[in-house]
Formats: sequence, C-alpha cells, structure tokens
Amino acid sequence: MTAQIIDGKAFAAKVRGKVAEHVARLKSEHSITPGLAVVLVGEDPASQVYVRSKGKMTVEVGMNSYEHKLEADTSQADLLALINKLNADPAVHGILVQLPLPDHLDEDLVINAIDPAKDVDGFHISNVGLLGTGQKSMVPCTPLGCLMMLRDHHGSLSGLDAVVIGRSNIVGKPMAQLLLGDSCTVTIAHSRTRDLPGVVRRADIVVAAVGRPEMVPGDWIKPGATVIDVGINRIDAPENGEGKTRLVGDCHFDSCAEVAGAITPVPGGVGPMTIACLLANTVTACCRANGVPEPEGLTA
Ligand SMILES: Nc1nc(=O)c2c([nH]1)NC[C@@H]1CN(c3ccc(C(=O)N[C@@H](CCC(=O)O)C(=O)O)cc3)C=[N+]21
Repeated sequence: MTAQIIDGKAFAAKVRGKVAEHVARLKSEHSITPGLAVVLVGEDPASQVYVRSKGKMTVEVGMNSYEHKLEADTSQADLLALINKLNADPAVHGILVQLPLPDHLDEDLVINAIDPAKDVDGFHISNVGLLGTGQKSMVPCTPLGCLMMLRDHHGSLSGLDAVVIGRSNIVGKPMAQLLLGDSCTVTIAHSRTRDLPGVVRRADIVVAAVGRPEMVPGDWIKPGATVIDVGINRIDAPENGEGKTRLVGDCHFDSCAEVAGAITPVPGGVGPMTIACLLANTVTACCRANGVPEPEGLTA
C-alpha cells in the first residue's frame, strides 16, 4: 500500500483563505482589524525566520502585525512590562511570545502573564484547564492544525485508537485532549513507554511529536493507519553536497508511507497548518473580544 499524502501546505492555504474572509467581514461590517503581536527575545536565526514568515502571513490575510524584538539579555521585569502593555492595548487581539525563551527568563511566569483571552498559543494555565474540561478556550495551534487535518481525512474520529508519541505541554498533552474530545481512545506514549513499537502498532491514528529525526519506522505502523508527523528536524544531508542540511520529521517517511493509509510530509505538513491556526486563533480571539460571532470550522 502507498499512503495518501495529506497536503498541509494546500490545507493551510485554504484555512488562511477562510481567515482572510472573516478579516474582511470584521473590517467592512464592524470596522475592526484583528491584530497579532509577536514577541521575540534574542537573535536565534531559526526563530527570526519563523517570526518573519508569521508576520508576512498575518499581513497577507489583512490583519495588523506587531513585532517586538527584544535583546537576548532583556530582564524578566521588562518582558512582563511589555506583556502588560500588550494586554491593555485594544488593537492587539493575540499575543505570541516565541519559545523557547533564554534561560534567565521564567517561561511559565511569562506565559501566564498573558491575558488568557489574547493567548493565541493556548499555553496559559487557564486555557489548558478550559481545554481539559471541554470548555471554550484558545487551542494550541499545532494540535489544532493536526485535528483539522484528521477530521478532514476521517470525517468522524469517534472510537478510533489514537497514539500520541510525546508528552509536551505544547503538542502532546493538548493533542491528546483534542483527540479525547473527538471520542478517540487515546494513549500518550513517551520515552519511558514499554514496548513503544507494540503500542504504536495498535493505533489507527499516530501523532509523532518527540523531536527525534525519523525515529518511527514503517514497521511500527498498522496498515492503513493515519500518520501525523509533527517533528521538524534539520539533519545533515551530505548527499546534497558538502555542508548541506535537510528537514525530516519524527517518522521515517518512505517506510511509513508504504504502510500507512495517509501521512503528512515534512516539510509541507503540520508546519504550515500551525501558522494558519495561529491566524485563525487571532480572528477567533478578536471576534470574542468584540462580541461578534466567531468563524465556524476554525476552532476545535
Ligand atoms: N510560542 C510559540 N509558538 C509556536 O507555535 C512556536 C514557537 N513558539 N516557537 C517555535 C516553534 C516552531 N514553529 C513552527 C511553525 C511552523 C513551521 C513551518 O511552517 N515549517 C515549514 C518548513 C519551514 C522551513 O523550510 O524551514 C514546514 O514544515 O513545511 C515551523 C516551525 C512554531 N513554534
């Protein structure tokens, strides 16, 4: 069998199209322009590239983009002061603080200082608790993007066996909550899981989010299963020339694609959906802040 490739890039373009429609409606009918503030501390080159691409897409869908670049040695007090300012700014509907932060800054404290209503990453403890109890919340972008692709592919996820590999607060745990919310039987596997291959082989849905290049081989995959590869790992690619690198996922693509029913590629899978969902969350936050009906199909 050869898997259907789930085209995250094309899917993300559709989501951004829907976001753009809602932005246009907010502007014409309510004179509101959604705004997203992105805060980057330090000069990590990969983060800079990523923040630039978010800013570009934010503007492309018609929203306002506010970028705040702070020195790597910015104090916690200064960062918290900026967050307070953004919390109080009515033109800012979404706030994203790019992670990871430099070691001298307390990530939990900083994230929990964001107004939960503007927490478009869905990382604030209040949003985590709302999601875990099935209440309306801001949903983390990467798991939301994965859920949208899974719903699109399967229709209903009810009763399916889902295995999430990875237990991070950013992906693994919220992904498990979303799958549970759609009535999957959910297993969260991690580095201490006994017989990981055996656990993964039971799954109708495999979400790999560990950050270890190509760690899931095709012979762990149940024939016909859906594989969502969240990993984005840059590895050396001497076959492409000296000093060259390439991106790979947490799954070994070629062997998994031989067995799976459907699979997301890296790049062009989950990554673009993450950014599209960030924009979707910003529109959702803007609608909620203004008491305007929020878009359908862009939240969990
Ligand atoms: N507060 C916070 N929220 C985040 O959502 C967040 C973060 N911090 N810190 C960094 C990570 C990383 N991340 C990516 C999103 C999209 C791509 C993406 O679109 N990747 C392309 C490839 C990009 C390339 O070619 O390098 C793809 O997979 O096709 C990558 C990485 C969001 N993050």
